[in-house]
Amino acid sequence: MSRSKDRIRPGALARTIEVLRPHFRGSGPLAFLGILAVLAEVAARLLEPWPVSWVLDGVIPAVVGRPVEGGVTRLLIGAGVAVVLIAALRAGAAYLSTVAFANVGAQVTTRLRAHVHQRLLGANLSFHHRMRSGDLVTRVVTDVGRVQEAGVTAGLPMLANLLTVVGMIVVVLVLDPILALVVLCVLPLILVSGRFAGSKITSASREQRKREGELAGDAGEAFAAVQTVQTYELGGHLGSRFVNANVKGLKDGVKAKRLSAGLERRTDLLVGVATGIVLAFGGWRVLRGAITPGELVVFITYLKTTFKPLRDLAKHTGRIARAAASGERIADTLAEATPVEDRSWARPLPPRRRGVASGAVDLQGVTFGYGADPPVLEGADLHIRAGERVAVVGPSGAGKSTLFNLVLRFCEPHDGQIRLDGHDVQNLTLTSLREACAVVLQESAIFAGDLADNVRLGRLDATDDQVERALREAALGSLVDRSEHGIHQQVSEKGSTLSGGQRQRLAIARALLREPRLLLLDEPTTGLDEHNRIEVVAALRRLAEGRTTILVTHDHDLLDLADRVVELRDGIFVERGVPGRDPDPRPGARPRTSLTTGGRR
Ligand SMILES: Nc1ncnc2c1ncn2[C@@H]1O[C@H](COP(=O)(O)OP(=O)(O)OP(=O)(O)O)[C@@H](O)[C@H]1O
Repeated sequence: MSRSKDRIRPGALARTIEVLRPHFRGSGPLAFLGILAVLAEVAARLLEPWPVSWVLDGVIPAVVGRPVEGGVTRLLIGAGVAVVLIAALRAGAAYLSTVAFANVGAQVTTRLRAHVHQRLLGANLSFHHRMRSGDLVTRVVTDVGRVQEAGVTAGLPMLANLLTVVGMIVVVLVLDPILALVVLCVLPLILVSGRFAGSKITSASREQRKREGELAGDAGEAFAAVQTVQTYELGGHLGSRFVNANVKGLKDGVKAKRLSAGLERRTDLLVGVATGIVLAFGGWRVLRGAITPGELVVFITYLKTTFKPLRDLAKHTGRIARAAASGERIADTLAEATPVEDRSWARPLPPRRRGVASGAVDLQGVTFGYGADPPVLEGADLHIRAGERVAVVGPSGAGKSTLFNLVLRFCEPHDGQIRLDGHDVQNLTLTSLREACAVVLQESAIFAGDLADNVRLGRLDATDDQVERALREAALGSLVDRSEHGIHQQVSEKGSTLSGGQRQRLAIARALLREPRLLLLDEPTTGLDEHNRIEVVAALRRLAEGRTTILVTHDHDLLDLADRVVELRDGIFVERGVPGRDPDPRPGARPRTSLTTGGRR
């Protein structure tokens, strides 16, 4: 997603609006009310100078020659009342439009943020492997917030300002077309300057946002690995890298602000030129009787009021341009974070039959590789019967974890078929496929919250009793009993207050609760000390009892749990025999039986 720094991409605002558009649904009546209020405010702005004009044109003749009459007094009182009424209309309408649009902004942003968050959670894994989580967090939180802020604080005033400018142009054209045309000559200059600067501000803001995303990525990585950072004394090194990136981001931020300030001051200058022209040329038109002095005052007030929105337009252009850069990042995220979707003909996995073993896995001629890399699996065959426990061994990088990714459809084979209980996984709904499986990985994901909530991630509708039973079955009874809060005791983020073995057993409890038909274990005992390892192996033994299990491990005690061992090597599976019975089921030993029908040799 790297982009040239100075390239101006005109579509940023259009893409932002396109991203926001679907989320306006449901806020229509409120937005309509807001627009009505804006129109009322614009009408009040247009009416504002007229009482002054009435007073001037009514009073000047009286001052010049004739004594003050009752008519003039009534005019003065009427003008005073009109000023108050117009001010009240303007204040009421402005309040209403601000509140209405603030609500619309909040509703739209909430929907957009939820949509982006959901999309990211469901995005294909290759997207997540490419992106940094810190950067994604800034997109969901800060970029969406910036679009909202600009929409409410700049988009709404800009709409009111544009409508006011149009209304005033119509009125001054009626009052004195010649004078109006002189003033209108300045308008295009202001608009051209605004458009030109707007593109540059978007470009600088885009860079700034990109750097902020990188900063968040760096900081997120460093905080996540704080123990390593401190062990290796990397604080100073990472700190100076962070400062450098921070300074670059700030420079882009200052550039965007400088461009905004330049645009505002250029607009000021052009407004001054236009006012000078009107004062001189308009006075001459009054002397020639083309307009009254009151109309000249209306003209000059309008000019001031017309150009005030234009000056604000310059200020808001900067904000909107910065928001457009954020909107563009959101649009990029939505475009790239494509979900793995169900086929149109996908069906849920049929329920298991009572008392009949399930979870049979069949790989037939499966070929798969990442991107343009050489295939990891090439024409691989593997047949696992329902209820069978199979250990998969092989050298590092052979593709053992990739096998799990294929079964769970995080990636799709280029060739061949994978079946679960006889159903091609490509034809199953993702939800039903993944509901049928449970995984225990080398590093288990633990979330900040309570123990029960963490276990319940295995089955959201599980009762407290079921959760506690699963915890005890996973040998976490002593953990439950050590706190007066039992299963509701707090667990810190990433489970850092638990031992490695407790974290793994918590994941096992989660898997137990799920009652999966297929269990996938990926090096679940790696990195544990002997005591923890023995406890985890015992808990896994209970979990895998009578359940179809694919087990990736180098742990000899865990290998014993398997009914047979296959080795993944050079893209194919090779039978290695039965642990404890066959003489040499270790990886790398000569194959007893080949299960392959093809592949690299
Ligand atoms: N997301 C990815 N993008 C590109 N290549 C990948 C990706 N994931 C894995 N690979 C590559 O695919 C190959 C198989 O990786 P995999 O993680 O499946 O191996 P493994 O057998 O589980 O290794 P280990 O025993 O070390 O965990 C490796 O060469 C790896 O570099």
